[in-house]
Amino acid sequence: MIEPIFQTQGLSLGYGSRVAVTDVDLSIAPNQTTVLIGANGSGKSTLFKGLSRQLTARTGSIRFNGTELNSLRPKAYARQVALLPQAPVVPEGLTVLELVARGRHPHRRWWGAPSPGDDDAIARALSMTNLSGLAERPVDELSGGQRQRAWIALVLAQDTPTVLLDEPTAALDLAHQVELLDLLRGLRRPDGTRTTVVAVLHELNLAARVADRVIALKDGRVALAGTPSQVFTPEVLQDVFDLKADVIQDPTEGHPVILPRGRTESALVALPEDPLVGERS
Ligand SMILES: Nc1ncnc2c1ncn2[C@@H]1O[C@H](COP(=O)(O)OP(=O)(O)OP(=O)(O)O)[C@@H](O)[C@H]1O
Repeated sequence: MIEPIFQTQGLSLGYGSRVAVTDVDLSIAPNQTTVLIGANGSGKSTLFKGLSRQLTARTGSIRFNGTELNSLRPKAYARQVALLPQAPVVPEGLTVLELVARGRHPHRRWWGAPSPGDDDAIARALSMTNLSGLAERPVDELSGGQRQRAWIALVLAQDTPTVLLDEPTAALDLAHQVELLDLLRGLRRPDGTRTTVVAVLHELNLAARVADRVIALKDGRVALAGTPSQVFTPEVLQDVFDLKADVIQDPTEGHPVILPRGRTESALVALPEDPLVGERS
């Protein structure tokens, strides 16, 4: 049996008195692309914070490669797993090159000296994200999409067997979204095995196109985990997103394609009234 990269059991996570993830049992397989989906506030980023050690488990456990997550040293973990957080903030004035070079910190020696592979890894990451020509530009002077690609370059420069990406396609145009997801799916380790990719995506049709496995969260719990064809059905979309949708099969590639038709009636009842309705009439 293949050892999961991540395995959680009875996992609960939260903030202060708020519990945001409850009783989650899940396994994430190595060398695959796993996509987390779910409505806003369903707990996706919170689960990522647990997997990346920013939040500790309230109950239950998280194992990484069979080892209790908290028993791993931070630097050793950072050589195994790179994280792209949601909406990261760039320190003022930092150039693209300086930002991407931060991805190499886990590989540096304890006194901070560069490691032999740094230059190559940085150049490769800049090239893969089409940023070589912008390396000297301050990140805060880039467009939103270019900035997002700079963060992705940082993750790639870290050169880890596993990457966690919270909404990596945010701010990217459709062509760059497709290009990035294809790039991530095609990442290979030196031994030829696929990089393990775990990503939060809101674009369900892109998720259906790239995911080997989809995990759907609802109200901080796993509603369903399975292949795109198992998860992207009208019934599951209605349950997880309160969305009426038809699902057809992509005629070329065979994956599901979601055709949204509108919110379900129960969701519409729950929506707040539009405060401008009276003023417009
Ligand atoms: N720092 C925080 N302090 C308190 N509550 C938080 C914090 N971050 C998130 N929450 C709450 O935890 C719950 C889950 O939030 P989370 O960010 O994990 O959702 P999400 O599925 O990633 O949402 P989105 O799709 O909008 O990014 C929400 O109810 C949210 O309000």
